[in-house]
Amino acid sequence: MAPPGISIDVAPEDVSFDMKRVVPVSVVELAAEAKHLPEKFMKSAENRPTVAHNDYCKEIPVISLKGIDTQSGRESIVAEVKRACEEWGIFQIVDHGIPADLMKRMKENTMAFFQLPLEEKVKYATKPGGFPLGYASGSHRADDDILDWRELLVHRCLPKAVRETDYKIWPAKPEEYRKILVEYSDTMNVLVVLLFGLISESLGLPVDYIKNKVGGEEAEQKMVLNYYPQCPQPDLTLGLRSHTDHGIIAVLQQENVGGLQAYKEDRDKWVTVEPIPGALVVNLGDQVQIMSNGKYCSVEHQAVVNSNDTRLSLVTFANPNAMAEMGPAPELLSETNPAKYHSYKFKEYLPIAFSKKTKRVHDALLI
Ligand SMILES: O=C(O)CCC(=O)C(=O)O
Ligand SMILES: [Fe+2]
Repeated sequence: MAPPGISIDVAPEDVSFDMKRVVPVSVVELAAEAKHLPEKFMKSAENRPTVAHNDYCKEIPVISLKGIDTQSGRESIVAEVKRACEEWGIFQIVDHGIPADLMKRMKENTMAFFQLPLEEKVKYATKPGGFPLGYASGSHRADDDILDWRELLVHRCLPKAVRETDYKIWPAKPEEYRKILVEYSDTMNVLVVLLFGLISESLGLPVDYIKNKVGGEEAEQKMVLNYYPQCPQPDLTLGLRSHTDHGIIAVLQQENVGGLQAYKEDRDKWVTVEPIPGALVVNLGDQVQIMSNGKYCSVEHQAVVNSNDTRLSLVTFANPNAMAEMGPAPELLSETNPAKYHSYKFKEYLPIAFSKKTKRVHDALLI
């Protein structure tokens, strides 16, 4: 998606902007000094974290992709994916083929970026007024009243032509950062396409259905790297407020410090997504909900923070190309299952979704 209002062809050293608007505060610096949570981060009572129900966390499915190359192995994995999508909209995967060393190097480089002095980080600060691209702290929105306890980086990694344009505005420090991000992006994309296939098949659609629908090689991949410093009063704020992801899926590396919570609607409970070493978390986004005509639901989730540990989450967002035609898959519709949602171009989704003040953004597309 070409974010409106963002000029992407500026070298970092040429960037001039009102830093106070896009980086109202450095959460990392606050974490080092503040004994109390600054007021700007205090969530209203109904938006504060509630106790997550850890008795349920063992129920979030953990799916091994081992044996996917055999027909019977694939069939049983597809069945597990189907159940996970129907019941949770979120699951973890192991034996996924992403090298542990690559995950570790990506994590170390991200960590090293956020620990750089603020003067260095703001060279890559996102500009106000458009979709975030680059570094932000507390919020990426200039008009946000209440901030989240996180710093973040957002990069457009695919399609390749967009990556090539953006490459020069990616952080030049740490030295390996750009190189690793390219490797991580390409490697994650192989997994994303595999997951597209499993989800397509779990809906009874051809294996290439989602891949083709989102534009094949022209599909969008965004990387969002979240850094949540330890927080003096974690009960009063969130690292990232409750939301659903807007694309197809998000594949998230959270490593050893937990904080991700998923909302289980039928039980009205927040459930911790337990960190499992080496595992990746898969979230269903709004486009899957709409494509499946509501058979699957995008998962509402949030990130809580804690007073002891800094936490990282590295999220690969797999989205359709801006021009992709989205909507309920006609193959799934029938007289008894008529379309519940309108069809649209993906670039129109967020403007429509946010223009109507529905409780869940995808409800804005309901017929
Ligand atoms: O940090 C996390 O675990 C959640 C991140 C997330 O949901 C997002 O970046 O959209
Ligand atoms: Fe998310």
